[in-house]
Amino acid sequence: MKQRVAAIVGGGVIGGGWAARFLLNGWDVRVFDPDPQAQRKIGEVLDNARRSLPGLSDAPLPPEGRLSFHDDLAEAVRDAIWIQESVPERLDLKLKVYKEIQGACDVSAILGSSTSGFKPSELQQGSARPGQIVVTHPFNPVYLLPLIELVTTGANQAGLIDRAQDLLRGLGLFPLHVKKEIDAHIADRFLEAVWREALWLIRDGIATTEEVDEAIRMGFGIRWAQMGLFETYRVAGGEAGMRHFMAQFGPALKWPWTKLMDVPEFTEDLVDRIAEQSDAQSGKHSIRALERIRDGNLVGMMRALKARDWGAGAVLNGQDRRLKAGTPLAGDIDALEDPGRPILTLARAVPLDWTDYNGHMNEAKYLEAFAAATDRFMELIGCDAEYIAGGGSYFTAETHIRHLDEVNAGARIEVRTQMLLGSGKKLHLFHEMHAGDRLLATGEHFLLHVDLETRKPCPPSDRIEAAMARIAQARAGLPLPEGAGASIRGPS
Ligand SMILES: NC(=O)C1=CN([C@@H]2O[C@H](COP(=O)(O)OP(=O)(O)OC[C@H]3O[C@@H](n4cnc5c(N)ncnc54)[C@H](O)[C@@H]3O)[C@@H](O)[C@H]2O)C=CC1
Ligand SMILES: C[N+](C)(C)CC(=O)CC(=O)[O-]
Repeated sequence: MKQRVAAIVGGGVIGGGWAARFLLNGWDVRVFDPDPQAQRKIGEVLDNARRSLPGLSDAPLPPEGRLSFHDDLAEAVRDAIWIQESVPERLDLKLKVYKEIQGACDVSAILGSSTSGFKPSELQQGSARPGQIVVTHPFNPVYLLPLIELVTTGANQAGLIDRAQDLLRGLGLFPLHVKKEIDAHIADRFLEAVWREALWLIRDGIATTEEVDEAIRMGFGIRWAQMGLFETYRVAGGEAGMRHFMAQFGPALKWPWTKLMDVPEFTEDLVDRIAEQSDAQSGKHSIRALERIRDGNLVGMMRALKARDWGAGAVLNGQDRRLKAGTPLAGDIDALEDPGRPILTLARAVPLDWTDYNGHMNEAKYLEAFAAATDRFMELIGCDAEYIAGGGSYFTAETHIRHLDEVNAGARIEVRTQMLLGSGKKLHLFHEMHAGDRLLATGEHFLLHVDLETRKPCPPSDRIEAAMARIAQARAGLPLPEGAGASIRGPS
């Protein structure tokens, strides 16, 4: 496939996040931003993205693309198939920039705007090719959060909208197609409502910035991350559901509890109060450090949702399936070139939540990685989800791990597996974990095939037996790998 090129026009907070999202998904990225600090700032955002995004996947991301900075806008956008505009939120500036972009870019390129509030029809006005311009509104940090509000108008053809959605999905994003344009799209209307309310609470001396944040993150913030608003309230209606919930809490909307219609005046006193409270609350951390704290928390929460295949986690699982398709990490034993050679059973980056107080991958996570490699090996020989649902599986009876070298968050690791014995109910595996050419660990595991009903060992299916025999035959005569059969030396 031809190398994909994205142009980032405006490389601040959001443009930097887009640059990281494209680069880490294998695209070449060309940046145009007149700010002399843009290169440094994007470099710092990229460092944070590299330690957090790759580990969100249980499959390896493609090799990173090339990043270049350009003084000339036309040069940056010329070969790009996607141009993402993230200049400051001023309509006159955005319209001027589109004119320059469209004078130089390919007519088939997609021109997405990160605008938080402008409607696409406002961005398309006066353009010779309005159909090329769409709103693709992201959420900070763009390299971790999947939602993109894709807002279109009648000027955008169905083919372009489909292509935009496909390309966004390929970047691991979740395009939400907003078909009827409105100021601030969907999500920013909620954010603004909460923001207004919070400003009043502070202006009226009811809460501090810290108390507002606690009220969100200790309760409904966690709830919203996994079910949104309506599903959450449906559950809150109890057995009587949504109708009961609306009957009970509907009247309160008219009292009203909120001051949503007004905005407090940004007096010097209010701005000072918020800035001082915010300094007292979070000033001990630099912005980059806060970003790292935020990223670690987001990765942990999103990986928890992944394990439950729910919400943003289901989006990540879909991306993993796309990344694994056609690689040795998918398919059965027939897809292997040589079943006698160590078989690739795991390839991924070390997730942030696998690291510990020593700053490297925690010992328990070596077992987690080897367990995933064992699961993949089982799948390869035919012990897949369908087989397990039918009542047969493997239980691990013994494990021996050697920790030989350390590895940090974001680093790519691979596990290759050799079957030392696979016959009847017995399965003896030897895993080697590498980061590049460094051997990090070995894991030796003895498993027994079991009947899930009786919970007792029993022979596997003929298909599994045949797959194991094929691997055993291909390995016949090969020496045992170094370290196999080792045990901990007794006290000297
Ligand atoms: N900050 C946020 O939380 C979010 C912002 N957005 C939207 O993203 C856009 C950018 O916002 P931020 O990244 O926050 O702003 P920012 O101020 O961090 O970055 C804007 C960048 O644009 C550059 N720039 C200015 N004029 C330019 C020009 N003519 N050509 C190229 N680059 C130029 C600036 O040097 C700066 O680096 C806005 O439309 C905003 O509404 C969207 C989602 C979230
Ligand atoms: C504050 N904001 C309107 C710029 C926020 C957004 O547009 C989305 C986000 O990341 O919160």
